[in-house]
Amino acid sequence: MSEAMPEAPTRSAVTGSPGLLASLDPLLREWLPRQRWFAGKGRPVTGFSLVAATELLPADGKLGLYHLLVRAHQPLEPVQGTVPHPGDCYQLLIGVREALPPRLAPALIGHVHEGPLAGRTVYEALYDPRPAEVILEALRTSARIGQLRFERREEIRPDLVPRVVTAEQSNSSVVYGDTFILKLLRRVLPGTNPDLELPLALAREGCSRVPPPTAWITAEPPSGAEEPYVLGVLQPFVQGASDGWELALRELAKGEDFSAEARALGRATAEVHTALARALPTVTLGHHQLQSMVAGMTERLEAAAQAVPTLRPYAPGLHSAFEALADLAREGHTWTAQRVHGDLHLGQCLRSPSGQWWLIDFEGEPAKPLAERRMAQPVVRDVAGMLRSFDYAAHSAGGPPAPEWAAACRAAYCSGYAEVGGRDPRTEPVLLRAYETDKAVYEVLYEARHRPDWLPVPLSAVRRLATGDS
Ligand SMILES: Nc1ncnc2c1ncn2[C@@H]1O[C@H](COP(=O)(O)OP(=O)(O)O)[C@@H](O)[C@H]1O
Ligand SMILES: O=P(O)(O)O[C@H]1O[C@H](CO)[C@@H](O[C@H]2O[C@H](CO)[C@@H](O)[C@H](O)[C@H]2O)[C@H](O)[C@H]1O
Repeated sequence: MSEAMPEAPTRSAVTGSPGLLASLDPLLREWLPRQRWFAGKGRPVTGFSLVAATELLPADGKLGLYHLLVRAHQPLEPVQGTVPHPGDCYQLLIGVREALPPRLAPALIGHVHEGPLAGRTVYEALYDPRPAEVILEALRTSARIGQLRFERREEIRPDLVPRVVTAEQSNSSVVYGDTFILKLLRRVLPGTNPDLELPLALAREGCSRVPPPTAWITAEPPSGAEEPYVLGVLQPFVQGASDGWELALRELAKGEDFSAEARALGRATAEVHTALARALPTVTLGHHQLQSMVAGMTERLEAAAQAVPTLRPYAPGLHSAFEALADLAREGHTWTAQRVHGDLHLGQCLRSPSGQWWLIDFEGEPAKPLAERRMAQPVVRDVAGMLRSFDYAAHSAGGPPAPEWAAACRAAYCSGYAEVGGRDPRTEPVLLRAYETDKAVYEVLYEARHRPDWLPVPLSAVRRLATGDS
């Protein structure tokens, strides 16, 4: 992952960091669970431990800046308050000032009462241009600071003005002068992260559908026992882009057909898949692997039906989609699997003003372990995600559902895919139905947890899929 670049001299990590964490502890307990990107919602935070602390600007100056990797301890279930759990590790960029100027009020974390920062105000530093500039400068100069490693593949211009992206995200992003966008991962894990791995592999293949990583940040693990943590990726910013979800809803609201764009998206997806198959190993899924794939789908359905009672009447019909796949496996069918996007939907597609489509966010489903997200899978997995997304749009535009609009998009997407990929996904109806079913089940659970008003959208698909209609 690393390429030869000049390195700035190493600075040291924070001394007295346990004291630092102790003084932040009460503030973080209150602030962290309120963040959109906090993954452990619904379970109280019972404490923190420090994975790494790095001083990026000394706290005794007008503006201090700490980079923290902090493990949040949470019991497994809200009702089982005593079950120990190692806890998720979060990346925090903490600014320290005497007082916050009004423009930074939304970034407030709190006022510190004890310890090395007593009397100071701490805040989410990404909202502040100066700390964001410090990060870009470290990337520009390939700095090593404490456990942090900043690496780059391309030159980065100095003096790019930062602005934080305020959209609801699983992570946090800063745009620099409309030239680059830096995504800082929030829940971080040791090991190769597909959000860096796949765009780098695609860049090596010359694939022009994915912004190539310009630079990235990793952290050396504290003990040497683990692999480095991937913390962030800087990539070119696609100026003036709209995402596929916004565009689809806009066209629907006007009663316009979207199938030309859907076809272009199918072509773009196939281009990315073709490049990934060239860049990284492909495997054949035989009986054993297909059985365990079906077992995973079945388990997820059972868990979702347990959690969302409205799903239960459809469970037998949905099981039949997985059984049909198991039957094919028993008959000796095999499928080629390769690295895929893993969480493809219209919101992960950007269209630039020139009409070019880009695919972003190769992180996969963030709740899953990295090893699972990095497994080779049939390309139909991504296709199913996009087909679900057209259906979502047709049920979310505000007016009555527009099934014909969705059907036209779905058909056009598959045709576009076949034009470039050489194989029409509709020639794999059993696999496609199984993956669409798996995704719809995931969506039922996702909406029940995060956006209950949206639950009817995946439920309408569940009704269709349970009866075997495509
Ligand atoms: N290269 C890019 N150019 C322009 N906008 C981008 C780019 N990458 C991401 N974005 C914008 O940032 C948002 C969040 O990016 P994403 O990678 O999906 O982060 P997350 O994992 O936090 O959802 C996207 O929805 C898109 O609007
Ligand atoms: O954007 P993320 O990668 O965090 O994905 C999660 O949130 C998505 C919603 O923002 C959710 O996607 C579902 O809703 C979309 C419309 O808002 C729709 O286009 C997708 O097809 C549908 O799955 C996604 O499932 C979830 O993982």
